[in-house]
Amino acid sequence: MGDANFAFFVLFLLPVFLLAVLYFLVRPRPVKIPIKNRHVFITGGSSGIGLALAHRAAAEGARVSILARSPDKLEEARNAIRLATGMEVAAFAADVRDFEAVKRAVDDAGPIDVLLLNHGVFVALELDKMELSEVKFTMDVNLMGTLNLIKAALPAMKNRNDPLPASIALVSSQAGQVGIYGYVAYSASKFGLRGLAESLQQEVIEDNIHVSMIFPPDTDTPGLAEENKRRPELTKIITASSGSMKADEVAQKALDGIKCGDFIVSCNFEGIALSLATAGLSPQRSFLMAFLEVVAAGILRIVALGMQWTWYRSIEKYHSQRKGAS
Ligand SMILES: NC(=O)C1=CN([C@@H]2O[C@H](COP(=O)(O)OP(=O)(O)OC[C@H]3O[C@@H](n4cnc5c(N)ncnc54)[C@H](OP(=O)(O)O)[C@@H]3O)[C@@H](O)[C@H]2O)C=CC1
Ligand SMILES: CCCCCCCCCCCCCCCC(=O)[C@@H](N)CO
Repeated sequence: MGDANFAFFVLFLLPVFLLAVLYFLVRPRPVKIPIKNRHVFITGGSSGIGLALAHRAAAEGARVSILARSPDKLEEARNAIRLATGMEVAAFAADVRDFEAVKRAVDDAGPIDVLLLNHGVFVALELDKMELSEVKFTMDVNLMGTLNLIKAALPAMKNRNDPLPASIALVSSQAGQVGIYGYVAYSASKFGLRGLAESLQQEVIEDNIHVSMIFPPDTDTPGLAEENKRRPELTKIITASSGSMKADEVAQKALDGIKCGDFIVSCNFEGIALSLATAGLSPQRSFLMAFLEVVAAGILRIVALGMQWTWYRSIEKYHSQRKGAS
């Protein structure tokens, strides 16, 4: 083969062939999930990312319900959304850890088209310094709370007589794609959501229900402001590898991804790299994203190893400075 032929083969024929194969291969098939005039139920909808999601969904003409513990914060959120969009939002006060309370709220709210599970708790702290009760709390809210909601809402979602596709979307975190210093408990809860989501998608595809996972970086919210009060130095250094975003930007990415039924929804550039690098055996509907995953895999593994190198160097430096100081 001449040089020109070889270049034509590698740069043109091979990619086109791969794209064509992937076009037919990707499962589940692409889908469009409208939210206008549909019931969007958002947990943790009274603060931060959840509140921004509620604002956006209402502004796009969805019928929005929000659920959280504090009735005061819920009322404040309702008023703010009414003021900004003119839309009435239904609010439900319940703790996601309490299945009976969750079931009552979901039944009162009526059949759900888009179940947006965004509630979450986080403290960044070494496992050493964390009480076991705090670890359990994190798992109970982030993981069991999510399962409670799905168990409560799924029967009616499956029985809906609306032929349009429905969605179950989980807000994870970039710390649900890669483990980060200070997030032993939190990452465990967020990685757990991934197994949940991959399995659930296989079980509900026949009901035209589509699962999405959102992976935000640090996002400016009341929750993060609270976390920052006692965030370990190394957590700050390592999380700074990804940018930080406004809650409204994350909400926009999330809703766009949900409407396309994307299984993995990344929010920033680093997030896209992270998602490509951790694609694993996840479903992928987009043949273009599948193409990127295949082509970038090797290179991204090197980038990931480089990332780990810088993180471990920071950890070493941090400890040697502390030893020097004492
Ligand atoms: N901010 C960030 O940097 C990032 C956040 N995330 C994830 O995004 C999601 C939202 O985070 P963020 O907006 O920062 O959080 P906030 O702390 O600002 O808001 C959390 C929301 O969840 C509700 N909530 C908390 N615990 C419970 C519970 N047990 N039962 C019912 N509702 C509950 C809160 O209301 P109330 O307290 O009244 O119950 C509130 O509405 C979380 O899942 C978080 O892990 C992911 C990546 C980055
Ligand atoms: C192969 C390419 C790699 C690309 C770069 C990867 C960068 C990873 C940084 C992870 C940041 C985690 C933020 C967690 C935010 C969060 O959930 C807390 N604020 C608690 O809410």
